[in-house]
Amino acid sequence: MEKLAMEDFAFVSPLTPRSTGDPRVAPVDTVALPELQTFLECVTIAYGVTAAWVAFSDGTPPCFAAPLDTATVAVLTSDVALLSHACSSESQLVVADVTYDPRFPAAAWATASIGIRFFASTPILLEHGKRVGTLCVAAPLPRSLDAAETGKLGALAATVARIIEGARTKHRDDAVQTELHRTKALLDRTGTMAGVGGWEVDLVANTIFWSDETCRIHGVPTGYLPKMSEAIGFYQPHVRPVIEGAIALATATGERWDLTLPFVQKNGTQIWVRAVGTAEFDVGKPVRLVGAFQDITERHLAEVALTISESQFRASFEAASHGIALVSTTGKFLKVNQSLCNMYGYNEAELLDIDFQTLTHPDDLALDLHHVDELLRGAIDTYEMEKRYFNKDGRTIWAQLSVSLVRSPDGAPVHFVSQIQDFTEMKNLTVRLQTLLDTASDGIHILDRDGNVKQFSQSFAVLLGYTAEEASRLNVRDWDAMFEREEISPEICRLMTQPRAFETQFRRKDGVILHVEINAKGVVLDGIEFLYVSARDITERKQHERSLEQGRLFTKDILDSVPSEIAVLDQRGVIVATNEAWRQFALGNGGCIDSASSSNVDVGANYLAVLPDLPAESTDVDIREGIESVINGERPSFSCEYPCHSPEKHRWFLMTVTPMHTGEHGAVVVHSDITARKDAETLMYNYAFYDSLTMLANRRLLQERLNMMIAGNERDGTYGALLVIDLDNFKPLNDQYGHAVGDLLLQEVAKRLKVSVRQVDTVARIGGDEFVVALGALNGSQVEARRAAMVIAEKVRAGLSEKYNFTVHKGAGALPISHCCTASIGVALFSPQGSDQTEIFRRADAAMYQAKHSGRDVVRFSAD
Ligand SMILES: Nc1nc2c(ncn2[C@@H]2O[C@H](COP(=O)(O)OP(=O)(O)OP(=O)(O)O)[C@@H](O)[C@H]2O)c(=O)[nH]1
Repeated sequence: MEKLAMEDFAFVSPLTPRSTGDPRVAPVDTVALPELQTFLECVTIAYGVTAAWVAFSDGTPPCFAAPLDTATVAVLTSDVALLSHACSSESQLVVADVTYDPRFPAAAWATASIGIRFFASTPILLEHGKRVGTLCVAAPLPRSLDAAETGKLGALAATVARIIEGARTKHRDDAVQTELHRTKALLDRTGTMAGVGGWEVDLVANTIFWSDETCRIHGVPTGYLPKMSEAIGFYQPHVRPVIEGAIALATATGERWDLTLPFVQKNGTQIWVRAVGTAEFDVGKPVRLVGAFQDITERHLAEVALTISESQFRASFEAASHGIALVSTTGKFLKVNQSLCNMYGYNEAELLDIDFQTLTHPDDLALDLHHVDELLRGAIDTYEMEKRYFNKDGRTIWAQLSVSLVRSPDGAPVHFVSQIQDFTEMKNLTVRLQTLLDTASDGIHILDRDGNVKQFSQSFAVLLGYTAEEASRLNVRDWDAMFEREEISPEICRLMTQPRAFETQFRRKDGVILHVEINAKGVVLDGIEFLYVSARDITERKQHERSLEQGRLFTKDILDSVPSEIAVLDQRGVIVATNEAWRQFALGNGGCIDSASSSNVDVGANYLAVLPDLPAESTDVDIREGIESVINGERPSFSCEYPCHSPEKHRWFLMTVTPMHTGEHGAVVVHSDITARKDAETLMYNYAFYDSLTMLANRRLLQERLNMMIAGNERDGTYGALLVIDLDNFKPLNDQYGHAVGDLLLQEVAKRLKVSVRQVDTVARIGGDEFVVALGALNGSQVEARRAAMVIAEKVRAGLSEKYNFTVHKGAGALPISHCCTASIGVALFSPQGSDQTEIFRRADAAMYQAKHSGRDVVRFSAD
């Protein structure tokens, strides 16, 4: 028979051990079981016994639950053998008189003060056959039990069993409830702290229980009791089939569900929840659903983000066009992508077997390790450097290395993440570009949008006076001496889209300002805009230009101060420059150059085209031909004098043309006003060849003309004649009115002579009142010539004999004078056979004297 363990009797708690003086027994009261106590009291009355009690457990030590006083208990427990027998017996035990029962020879009860002689016991069995204890009765007198009484004793034991069972059940229920409450409170606290709620669905009662946290997650007050349909309604319509399917599966098969689902709280907020649940079965029938509920919105979103980020990292790691490696803190490759394998020429397994130091160019290793050390010490968070590696073939690879360090949460270095960009090709190109740049004499430099120098020629650094290392760190603001700092960025942007050449100023490192000619244009490299700038130092040229300009201004000042008109012609004869005098001359030519207005002798006009035809009197030289011959270098210079008379002024000019020796062919035309000189020359000429009083030819001119006439006669075979004319009775006029009046008469004589002869004839005054008329080419016949000469001589004589009338102004008055003055005229022919002037004069003089002697006022022909 299976016995209950001591802990099964916890329902009688509190167990109150009663001191018996015998350590072998531990009787307890049944105070905690009033129903049992009452029932046992009823048994003592009904059976007429002194005591009725229940011995619980297996009796080691025996445990009593009975309304017994301490003395009785002490007696009962003093005979352990009987009780042990009773408690171990599986059937009823009836001892009519213990005093005489051979099984209990040493029974102490009977002799005890209270005296127990009768004893009976029967096992107390629970429903399922487990023995819970033994029902015992005892009386002080011997007695027997009949069959009916014995059977009743079993029924009493069954009743006691039910009482005990009830007490046990109640006690267990109470304990379960207490534990449930305690557990629930603990769960609620834990759930709230952990953010996990619990729930339970009683499928039989169709009720739902939600923990506090579950209520909170749903957004309803704690203690809220939802209906089934309401609970499902918290899920969005498209999600409901999922949870409903999970429940259906769980209730059908017992399969647990664990789902992450979108969820809508009471206030409409959308969250993500983790719903875990399972079904409980009773005799194969689902009776309950229990589970947990958790708001995992943050974690879910983080997981989603992490998933995306991890997938992105994996994708970018593998698909990256540049090399990526995870490198241990000692330099060993831990993970490498395909691009890195391609770059180094090793396969993944080979790379994972070596470290980066092995592949690093020895010249770059120290710097790299220095950075690594800084990273590990935490002095820097990341570093970048340009470095060289060797690939498997031993070829040098130029790469841009970028390294960061991954640390564990406690800060310990875990591994490096290295990104390696192969720019060997670009480096080679750069080297070639640099070589090209360095051969450029101009300062070539390439700027980024911020004006930082990205590439430059050696000449650029030299131009600015910086070392190459210094130049590589320059910004355009460091050397520009033209723009305001804030103007530079907009200017760079403009130049990137609108290439331009312009002059600006640079400041050298030593502060010296350079004049620079810039040629700038935008270039796009790898999708990034740069500004390509070519800078040419034009400081010297500028200084030269300034000198030239000063020289030009100086020359201009000089030329403008020169009174001569100066113009510069180009190869075609176009006027390219003039001085101030020329411009004034052009403005005020006043009809001198009739066909040339001021505009067409100004700069831009072709001087050869607008050059006027000069008067025939001035020169027989072809001026255009003269100028062209100088321009063409056919003659060293050309000059001519020409009159340029305006209505107001009689003017003469000297044109001098000299070649231009600079640049292309050309000429400098200088006009000088030579009127004064010309006038002086005329005066001198007149003095030399003319009679100043009458402006008739003097003797010298007469002789020249006469020579020409004689030559002409010889050439033509004609005769000429010379008339010598001496006034008669002139002296009295002088004597009476003075020489001035005499002069008037002489001038009047000159006029009368001039009108008496042809233009080709010459009238001369060769003495005080002595005149000569030379008549050329009279006739080929001597006779005819003689007659013609005589006619003319007569005409002259008659003209001169006319009365001379003058008005002489003297003081305020005017004196009319009338004077009669005739002329004696001697005529001599000169033949085409050759004549001697002296001879001609001699003969004409002789004839004139004959006229004088003949009484004057007559004409006498030379007899020779
Ligand atoms: N007014 C003036 N008188 C002059 C000039 N030259 C000479 N005579 C004068 O001319 C005069 C010439 O003298 P004559 O020929 O003897 O005078 P005449 O009265 O004509 O005498 P006959 O010839 O004999 O008739 C002199 O009295 C000179 O002084 C001159 O330029 N002007």
